[in-house]
Amino acid sequence: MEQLTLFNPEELYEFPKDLLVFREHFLNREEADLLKDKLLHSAPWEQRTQKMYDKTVITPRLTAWYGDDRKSYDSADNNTSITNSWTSELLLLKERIEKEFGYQFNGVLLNLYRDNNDSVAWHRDKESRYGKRPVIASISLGQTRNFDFRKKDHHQSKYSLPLPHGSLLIMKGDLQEHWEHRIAKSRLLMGQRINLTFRLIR
Ligand SMILES: O=C(O)CCC(=O)C(=O)O
Ligand SMILES: [Fe+2]
Repeated sequence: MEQLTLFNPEELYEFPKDLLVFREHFLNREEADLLKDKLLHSAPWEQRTQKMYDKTVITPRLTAWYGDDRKSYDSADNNTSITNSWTSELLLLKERIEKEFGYQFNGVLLNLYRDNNDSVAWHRDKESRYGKRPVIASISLGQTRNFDFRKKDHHQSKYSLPLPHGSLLIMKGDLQEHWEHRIAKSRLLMGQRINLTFRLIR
């Protein structure tokens, strides 16, 4: 995890290194370019709404869900996504990650961050349908954005990991139990970024 940049160097020792696996060049440049182009132009992107306290707001990014037939993806706001059938590219990628790391997935959530104003707020991917200690494999394409972590009960423990084009980050163990993550908006102009999170839904 040499790539970690720290907000607070004194707390380096606290970072849960055993909860993350990072491969900066999991996909080579050509594979990453092809996949990004394909998804950008062919995924059925939709903009969803989410509840924020008592308001309904438009999610600041586009999403699409692919998965095994009967595994629909319900987000926290009871807003069910259409389950798209696996494309050959997504199925191959899923099988490649499964084979290399020995995990299993049955769906993938795609997020499209159109520019620096798109984001995902602090959250944990912790729901009963993910089971205990979910393993989530995250592939990033396009614009490098910082993936921020903070400890749920100690927000000053914060770390940030830039996720470049073609990188793979696996979140596992107790990560979703004790740590929140986000992609923050940025003041700097940013290009498009696609993120794929492979998940196992029970
Ligand atoms: O875009 C990312 O890297 C993370 C997305 C995410 O946290 C999620 O979809 O749950
Ligand atoms: Fe997440």
